[in-house]
Amino acid sequence: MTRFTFFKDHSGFLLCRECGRVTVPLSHLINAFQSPKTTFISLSASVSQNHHRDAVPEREAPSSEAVVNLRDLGLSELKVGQIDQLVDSLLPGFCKGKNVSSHWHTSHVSAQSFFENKYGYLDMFGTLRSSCLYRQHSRTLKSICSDLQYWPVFIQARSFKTLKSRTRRLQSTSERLAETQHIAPSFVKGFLLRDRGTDVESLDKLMKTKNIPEAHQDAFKTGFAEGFLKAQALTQKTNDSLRRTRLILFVLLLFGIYGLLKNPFLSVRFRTTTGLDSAVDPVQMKNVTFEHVKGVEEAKQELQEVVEFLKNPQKFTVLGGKLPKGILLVGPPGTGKTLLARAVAGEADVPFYYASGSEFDEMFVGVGASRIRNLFREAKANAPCVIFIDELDSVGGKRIESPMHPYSRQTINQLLAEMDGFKPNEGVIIIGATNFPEALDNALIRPGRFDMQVTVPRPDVKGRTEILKWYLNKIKFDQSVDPEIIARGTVGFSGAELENLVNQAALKAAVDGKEMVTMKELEFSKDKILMGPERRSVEIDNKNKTITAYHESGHAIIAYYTKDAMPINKATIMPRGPTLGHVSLLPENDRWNETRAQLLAQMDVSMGGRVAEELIFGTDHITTGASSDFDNATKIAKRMVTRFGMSEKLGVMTYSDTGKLSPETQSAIEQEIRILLRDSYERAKHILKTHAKEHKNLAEALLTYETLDAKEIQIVLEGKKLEVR
Ligand SMILES: Nc1ncnc2c1ncn2[C@@H]1O[C@H](COP(=O)(O)OP(=O)(O)OP(=O)(O)O)[C@@H](O)[C@H]1O
Ligand SMILES: [Zn+2]
Repeated sequence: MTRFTFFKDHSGFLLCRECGRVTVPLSHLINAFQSPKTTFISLSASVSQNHHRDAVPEREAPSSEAVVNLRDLGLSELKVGQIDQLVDSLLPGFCKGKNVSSHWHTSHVSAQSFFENKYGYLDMFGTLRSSCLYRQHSRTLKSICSDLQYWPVFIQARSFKTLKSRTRRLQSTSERLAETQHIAPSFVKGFLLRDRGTDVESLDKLMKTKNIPEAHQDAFKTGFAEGFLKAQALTQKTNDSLRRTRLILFVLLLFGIYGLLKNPFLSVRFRTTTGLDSAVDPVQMKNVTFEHVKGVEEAKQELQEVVEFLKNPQKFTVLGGKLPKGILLVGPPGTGKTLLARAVAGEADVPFYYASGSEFDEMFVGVGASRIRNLFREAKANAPCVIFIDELDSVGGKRIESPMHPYSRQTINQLLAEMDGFKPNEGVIIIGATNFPEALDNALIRPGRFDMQVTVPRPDVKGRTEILKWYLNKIKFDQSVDPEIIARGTVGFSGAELENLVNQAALKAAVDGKEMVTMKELEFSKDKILMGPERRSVEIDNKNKTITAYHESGHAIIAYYTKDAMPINKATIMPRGPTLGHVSLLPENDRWNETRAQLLAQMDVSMGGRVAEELIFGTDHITTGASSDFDNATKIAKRMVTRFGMSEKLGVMTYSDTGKLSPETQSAIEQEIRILLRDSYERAKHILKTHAKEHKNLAEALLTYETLDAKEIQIVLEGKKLEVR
């Protein structure tokens, strides 16, 4: 008798134990026997599962298993009798039992056993084997068991499978089969037997609990097997459709990303959210030229040749001249470095790439470096162009791999590599800006990188006047406005601060309901920027107001009657910021140098406040209001002695670190400073005593009018009456 021994591979195919070859899905086989319409006809014809489904739609779980041609599988040669034999040995009593109408087509009962198999396929054929064959047909059992001893066990791990790989998988399964047979038969045996035991128990238990009569147990088992196989087919189908859905979703995702990248508007958003290649979109700077940058003539001149180069790179290549790759703009904040860089691009009419150094400063490895790479790649593709890196110190600073910036070194290296990576005449100019050139990594400022430095200083009085005029022209202002006076009073203001000053004045005029900006608004906003906002709401009692008025006019009188003091601009007793009042002095020009007499005059003016308090109210009523005046005077005196060589006793020598000096020298310095301050105090006292009348008049005028400008102060001091405002 031909003995057919099969076991089931996880894919539902039968493997022939004798030849190790694939035969046919067990489910097909069972279905073929089970379905009245396809019984035996299917042996010679190819059985289409679809056809099959049409035949018994109400019973069949929809299945997508491949069409199996029995001829292809080498089964067409089987005679009907052989098939009977096969089935008989496989499912004894099945053919006979078929006459008994069976309602076990779908097994819902065997959920427990099914679950065991569904999650492992560990020994699913074992379920059939043990329960169907073992109990009822001991003879067949014997023959099967002798084979069982050598059956390998496939401990099935679930993985992602495709239909295509089936054949290959089956092949390799049979290969593995051959291998395992020789390797570990005893292990396999033990394993198998143990497994079989548990399965027998579970199905037995089930049949007992359900009180299945002996006669129906066959049908029960067949139904169980059938139900399981159908469920398996369903699982397979679900897996397939899941795979298909995943594939479709993946393709859709790819299309989506592609679309986002292609759409310029969305791409910006996308980039900013991923943060990987931000700041690679150039801006055309046609509307910004050198005309827009005021008060930095030298810087503009130096950058002019860069503009020429960008306009016509070939011209420079022909002559063999090499232009710097990188230009470093150095200067305090708000002096117009960004504006200058934009103007370079605007003048040459080339794309402008803006990036801020802090954008590259990332906590995550590689992000900063990749942004640099993207920036340079884009720029090179669009040469000639300008790359501007603001706050260069925050990417190219010296602090290497601090815990806060673990990957800064990597970013600097990427920047250096990119700068080295293109030729000087390629047409890409990198402009970096920094407030702290000392903080830059040395590698960045060596030749071939940022090798040209352009200083962008705070504007001088001429520059400030130009900037003020430029921004005044953008608003409505009165003809009486003299930008130069404001410029003189705004020493140390940057371009950005001057722009802000004009803007604040315009806002103030609007709030006050004026049609034009006048000097008053400009002065107001200057004081606001310098000293903070007015504190009109502060209630200051008359006594304090009077003290303040005498204190401030004390300063004003000294300034007015001291030859080398700066001209007075304004005096006020309006509280502003931390001050109760102030006198502002206006240098005729920016002072590049100061004489000894000028320094002494400044000290005297500072002393004026306290001297006035002492003279008018007496030593017991002097106030704390003079502390900043003394700070100022002491600072000047100390510098005269230790830095400017202006003390006869200590000579022309500088004393930088006074803490390290000998005690004698230290006390000598202190002595000299004290003498300077005392002398200054005495001079101030002398002037105030001499001009006591003017002092009183000015204080009273201040009490009346609160604020007096230079002209009004002069009128009061000349003893004339002020026009009622
Ligand atoms: N010299 C100037 N002429 C005209 N406007 C100026 C000048 N300097 C500054 N501004 C104005 O101030 C604004 C800010 O200046 P900008 O951003 O160029 O300064 P920056 O030196 O780059 O400052 P930071 O170092 O803080 O980046 C400019 O947009 C411009 O409106
Ligand atoms: Zn004072």
